[in-house]
Amino acid sequence: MRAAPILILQHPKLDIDRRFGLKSPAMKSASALRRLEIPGIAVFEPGEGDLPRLAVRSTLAEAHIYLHGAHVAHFQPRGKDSVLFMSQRSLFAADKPIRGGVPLIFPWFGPRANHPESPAHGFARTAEWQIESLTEDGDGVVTAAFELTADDRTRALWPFDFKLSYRVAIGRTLTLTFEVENIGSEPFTFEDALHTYFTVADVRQTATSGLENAEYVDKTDKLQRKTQGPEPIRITSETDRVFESTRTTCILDDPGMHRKITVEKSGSQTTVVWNPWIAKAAALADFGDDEWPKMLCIETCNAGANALTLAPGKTHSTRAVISVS
Ligand SMILES: O=P(O)(O)OC[C@H]1O[C@@H](O)[C@H](O)[C@@H](O)[C@@H]1O
Repeated sequence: MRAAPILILQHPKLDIDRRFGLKSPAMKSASALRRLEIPGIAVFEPGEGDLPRLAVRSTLAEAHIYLHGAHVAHFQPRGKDSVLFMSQRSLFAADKPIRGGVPLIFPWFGPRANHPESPAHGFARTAEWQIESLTEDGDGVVTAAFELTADDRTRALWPFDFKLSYRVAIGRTLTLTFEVENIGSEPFTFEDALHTYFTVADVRQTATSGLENAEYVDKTDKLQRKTQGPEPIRITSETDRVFESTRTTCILDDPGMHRKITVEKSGSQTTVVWNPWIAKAAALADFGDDEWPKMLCIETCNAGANALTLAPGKTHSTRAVISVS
């Protein structure tokens, strides 16, 4: 049974002001978080590693979202199986990414060109985001809105002024809307990704359609450009494909779980399909050696040749809508 929110927020590790030394001075206090709650439906609680997370339990679905990275770590429509894969070996620490769920990637994708010292996949996934609002609409869809703005720590890594807004709408479907606004005085170029990890029964039995005949950069084979065949993608070895200039919907057919996961998107020109397979899984410290058959990433991105340049005052929106049938 879930403890009452007031007790949860008295948990010593949820004393957010004291705990997150690195965090933005604007980080909300525990009492400010409590004022945002929708009692019985959307409350804050200590999550794994005692990192604070929002727990949503509505008539439509359950979800967990960590303030760390604004990271969606769980989504399960009522009466259905859990949709997102989470590694049993994931770290939950203030300076480390979470392995699984939906890492939010910004402002570069993968290793940063010419900056080997920079963290892979940017800094948004390890930043402490602020939650701005929690609302429930007449249909029971709960929306959490998060924000992250440039500060000294982000400027030390990437010298631009930005405002990021992330809205997570939890209903029968999961709708992720990521907005980047240039609030500085010069243009900047960025990459982004909604790096969704999906749970599957056995990745070798899945078929992913929507990218037939598309070109991709093969990150497992010296970045060679290749063309996908006319059939859905079958995973038969390490797979790390960057499909540039594609806006299509992908459907992950998982006969083992008797379901199809659909990823519909807008504002995204790149789709990445990733499974580490045996050797890469063994090499990843925060991923179980035997977990690779249980997941597939289908990522909604703007990356590589599709990096975006935003003029001052402009906003870009990347959206993924995830549904299960
Ligand atoms: O281990 P990380 O930094 O979370 O990255 C996981 C994978 O993320 C994918 O998006 C990349 O295409 C892969 O190359 C990468 O290995």
